[in-house]
Amino acid sequence: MIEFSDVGLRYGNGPEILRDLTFSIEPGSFHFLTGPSGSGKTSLLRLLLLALKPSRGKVTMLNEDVGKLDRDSLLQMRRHIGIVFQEFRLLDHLTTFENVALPLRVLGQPESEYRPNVTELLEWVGLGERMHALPTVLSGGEKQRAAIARAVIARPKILLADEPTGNVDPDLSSRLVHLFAELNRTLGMTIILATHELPLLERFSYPRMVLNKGALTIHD
Ligand SMILES: Nc1ncnc2c1ncn2[C@@H]1O[C@H](COP(=O)(O)OP(=O)(O)OP(=O)(O)O)[C@@H](O)[C@H]1O
Repeated sequence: MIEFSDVGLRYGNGPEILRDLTFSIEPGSFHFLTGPSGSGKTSLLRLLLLALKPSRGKVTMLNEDVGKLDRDSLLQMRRHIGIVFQEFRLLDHLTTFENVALPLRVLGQPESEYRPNVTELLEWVGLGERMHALPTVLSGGEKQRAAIARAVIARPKILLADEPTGNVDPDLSSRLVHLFAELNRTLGMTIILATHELPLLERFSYPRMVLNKGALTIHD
């Protein structure tokens, strides 16, 4: 599903901050991505999101060498990848329903078609009664559940999450990870979730991709 071969990344003329990354990720797997601050977790997620190009090496996603894709094909590929950020990134002037529906509107789906799906997903993440609220009145945990719903409404094959529990209470963190686990288990979504929260890493027995000074090791 995802293959990195001797991938390196540097910003501009700076030093390589990711070095010799060689790994593969199987479809339907769940990995934590962890490592000290500044070790390159966000940069690796940006490579996986196709928001950055590697400085060297080869990235294969969904059987395509992404270095060889033209702009349109990259945009097509990007549609198979969902992302959840630490700071939610919801649009405050849209309701929770409208935020979650946005990816489908962008794809040109009419509201009559997406309304039942968006409603069902919002109920599934526990926001059935909050769907007409603006994000500004939601709690941190509710905002993140809305952001997760928005990331998965168009059924991406790969779901990335960058410290998704960083802005919620610790006791809500594991509930959010359970939500990711359910998406992985029930829909077979391939998930890579970056976190440095030790209690989460200990509580869930998923394999860990560990970055240290730009080098990656995977612990199953
Ligand atoms: N746009 C950029 N331009 C130049 N250097 C950058 C850029 N983004 C990140 N870096 C550098 O790359 C290195 C890795 O940063 P990155 O944000 O990927 O690490 P991280 O593991 O996600 O850190 P944290 O846990 O603190 O968020 C750091 O030294 C950072 O300063």
